[in-house]
Amino acid sequence: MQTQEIGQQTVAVRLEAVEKIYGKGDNEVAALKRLSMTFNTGSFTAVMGPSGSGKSTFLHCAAGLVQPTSGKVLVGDTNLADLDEVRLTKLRRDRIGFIFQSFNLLPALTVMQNIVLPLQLAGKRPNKNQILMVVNRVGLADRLDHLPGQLSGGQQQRVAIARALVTRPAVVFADEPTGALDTRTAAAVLGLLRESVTAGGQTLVMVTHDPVAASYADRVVFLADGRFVGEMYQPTAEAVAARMTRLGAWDDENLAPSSTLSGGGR
Ligand SMILES: Nc1ncnc2c1ncn2[C@@H]1O[C@H](COP(=O)(O)OP(=O)(O)OP(=O)(O)O)[C@@H](O)[C@H]1O
Repeated sequence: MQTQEIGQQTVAVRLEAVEKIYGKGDNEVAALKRLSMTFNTGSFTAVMGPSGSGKSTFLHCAAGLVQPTSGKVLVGDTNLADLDEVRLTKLRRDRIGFIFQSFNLLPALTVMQNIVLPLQLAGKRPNKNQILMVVNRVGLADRLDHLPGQLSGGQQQRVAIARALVTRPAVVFADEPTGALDTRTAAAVLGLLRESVTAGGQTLVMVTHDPVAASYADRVVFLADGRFVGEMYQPTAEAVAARMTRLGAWDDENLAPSSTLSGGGR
């Protein structure tokens, strides 16, 4: 796939003035308000913001799962709006990986069958070496014949990560990938995601509420009320938590973030 170049960097995904309006008339909600953002190839970005700020809508628009009301989403040089449904499905299958908070594994399929499913759906013959590399990276070599129900939450999320990486997508989107995991398991999963960027050259965009999870990223972008309101490079959990507090992110719950601020990525 062609990519856009900015100096030495190539751009994996770009949003240009993306607007998403749900509903009509009195029920109209502007979830994204002309949001523009760029994600370079090989970068790891965390997306944060208060509840209702548009994080999930952003992720779904960027991944081609939801169509923006106006504006452009480019994956490499491809404007998603130029694709018909068949081509969009193919692009999503070939170029995009998605990791959900709830894993979304198929319960009747083994670990191996879940991992190779995207290749089969794409009509590609699984390359044994490529699969073994991904399986080893996520540490699941001795679990390949198990069913998801026989695995812990952290192991299930590692299967989901392997499934998202196996097609070597240009970009992997993760929606709260550690939201259902305990602190220690979350750290292992985040380390794995970090490594997929550092060693595997993937581009990763992750929505999270957790400043510790965000500290594994190269950059955190902050949304509020459907708009970009700031970013932070080389984030620490403490600095992210302070910024989120200033955005009023935890006013409703009157709570600090769920995980402790120790033991983060940075
Ligand atoms: N399908 C929908 N129909 C109508 N309104 C929606 C829909 N999805 C989201 N919204 C509204 O759009 C706004 C942004 O929602 P979104 O889920 O993107 O925010 P979020 O930052 O991911 O929130 P959270 O952190 O609570 O998951 C909210 O006001 C929400 O109520």
